[in-house]
Amino acid sequence: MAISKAFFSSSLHPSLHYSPSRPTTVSLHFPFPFPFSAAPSRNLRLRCDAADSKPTVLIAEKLSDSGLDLLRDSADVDCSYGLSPDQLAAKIASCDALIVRSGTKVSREVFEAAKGRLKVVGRAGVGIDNVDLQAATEFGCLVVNAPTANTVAAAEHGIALLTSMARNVAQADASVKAGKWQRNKYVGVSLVGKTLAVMGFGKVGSEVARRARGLGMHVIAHDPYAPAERARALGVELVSFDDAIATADFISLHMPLTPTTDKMFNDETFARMKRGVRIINVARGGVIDEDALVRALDNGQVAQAALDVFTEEPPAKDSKLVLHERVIVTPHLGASTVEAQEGVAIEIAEAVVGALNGELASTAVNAPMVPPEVLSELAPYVILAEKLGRLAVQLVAGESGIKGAKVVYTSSRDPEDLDTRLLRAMVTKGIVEPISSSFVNIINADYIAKQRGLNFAEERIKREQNGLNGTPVNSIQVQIPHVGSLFASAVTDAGDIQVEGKVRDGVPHLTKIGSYAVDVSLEGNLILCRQVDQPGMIGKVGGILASQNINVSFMSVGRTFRGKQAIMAIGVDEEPNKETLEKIGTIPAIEEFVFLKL
Ligand SMILES: NC(=O)c1ccc[n+]([C@@H]2O[C@H](COP(=O)([O-])OP(=O)(O)OC[C@H]3O[C@@H](n4cnc5c(N)ncnc54)[C@H](O)[C@@H]3O)[C@@H](O)[C@H]2O)c1
Ligand SMILES: O=C(O)[C@H](O)COP(=O)(O)O
Repeated sequence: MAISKAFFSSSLHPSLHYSPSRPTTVSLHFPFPFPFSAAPSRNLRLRCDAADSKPTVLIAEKLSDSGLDLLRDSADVDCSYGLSPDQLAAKIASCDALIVRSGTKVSREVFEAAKGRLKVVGRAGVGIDNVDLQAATEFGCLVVNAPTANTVAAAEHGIALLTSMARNVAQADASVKAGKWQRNKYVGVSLVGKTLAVMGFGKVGSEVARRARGLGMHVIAHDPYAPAERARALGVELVSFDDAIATADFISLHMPLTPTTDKMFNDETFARMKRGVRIINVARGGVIDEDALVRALDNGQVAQAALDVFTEEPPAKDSKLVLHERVIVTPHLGASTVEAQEGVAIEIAEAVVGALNGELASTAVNAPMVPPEVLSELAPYVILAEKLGRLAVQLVAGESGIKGAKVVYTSSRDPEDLDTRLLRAMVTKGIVEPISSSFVNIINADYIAKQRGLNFAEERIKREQNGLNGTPVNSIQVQIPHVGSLFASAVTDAGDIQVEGKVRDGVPHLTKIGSYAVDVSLEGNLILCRQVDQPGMIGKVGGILASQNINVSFMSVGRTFRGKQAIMAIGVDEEPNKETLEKIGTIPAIEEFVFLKL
């Protein structure tokens, strides 16, 4: 049998030149202590350019003081409102985070101009249609929003527009201020008993529905993704789009602007509405074809419209829609109450500070969103997942083309009760990072993997295991199929590189390599040796490492049969130099070995 002796030199892998103590990094960690003493995983790491300096947060639109105060505790805050796109591009390369409302376009150019420094974009509000999410993801920039704090304000504004429109409040007010007294001209319509269609039954839509019910309206809603129970609980009937627009006296829009909802209200859909319908929009201007709305108002198909949002903001001064006498408008004021602005400022400041400190934001828009309780129980498995991915990919022989990987989880839980999105993302990151020259984090790992044509598959297997029942995951196995390996023992009979691990006492352990059982905690660096099973091997390898002052943190030996082959896994705190590794390779009983960085 041919004996292969190989070591995995970090010089072959530029991405492995990583120093955990690099002073220019701010480590991102979970909002609870790391379960072991190793440097925090690089997965969620944000980088600051200057050593020991506070991160810089650029506030591009007005944010309440309570949010600013919170940010100032841990960051240098630059409030520069009303920047032109060029000014924003010029500033952004010196910022770690950017906070905006709806008035700032965070375009691809902004991410390009940031030159890798910008790590978080905080949207102080709900709609993220002004942020180029694809570009953010490609550049590994986390986007977080503040999705809840302005819900009530937006709903109240929707109701304000509904009632003002029905009673011509704005027009009548202007008329009285112009010295007129036109009581006959401004006769309104009643709301009680009328049908209101809420289009988009999410947070704001539900609150509008609740309030409209209180006004005695019959409320129906259309939302392809809303649960029927939530609607029922509010006394609202969920109906199809066609039924909603055909039967409503009032239509209130509350869906996000997406490619599907773009100009959803147009000549064709206005024509299918009840004649004399009244429309309220506090969602996004783009969901309405504004020219079509002017036509529908002019021909009487739409009696009135109340608009807080516009395709272009601010709209043109001569906009026919804005100037239409049966249209009332506000300058995107839905979220503008003292209370809501205080709320979003705090919500976004906490999310941005958390992200800069390493917490995985629960309001992340372009990263797996995992509820805090799931995050908390998965924390050690997240680290295990990344380390197994990192380990598996380092075992691939340089010239072998990786096509992807498979992750197999065993758990005593039913597969559908196991949320593995975060674990999958971390395995992906672990695999992609060592083979990519780009900065890789949990945000862009999937994107970079796809760019490289890598496919990732998952399998969840239900398996009871003594002592592990009740834990979310028993084991995680990473397989890289059909590739050559630097360490032949890591390859299964099926031809796949396979590594498996478990979490013991909160610490990730490698428990299997190929078909060999081992048990080593995944910390620091790892030397894997396959040797003829004979006495004295541990001493020989240990002696070489000790002579170079390299501390062995753990050792584990797994063998097939006594006297046959054994796998020795040695954890080392320091990185051995090439000569030390070569010396280990000269021990006659050692058939192959590999050095891996975790
Ligand atoms: N005017 C303002 O100042 C203001 C304030 C807050 C929110 N908003 C906007 O209001 C909208 C709703 O905000 P939210 O917090 O309720 O968001 P949300 O995500 O809670 O609700 C949006 C709902 O729209 C539904 N939806 C998606 N596509 C749809 C479609 N094709 N047809 C019907 N429904 C669809 C979703 O399922 C979801 O339930 C967003 O566009 C947000 O930006 C505006
Ligand atoms: O999507 C939102 O949260 C609202 O449109 C509010 O936008 P604003 O923060 O610009 O007021």
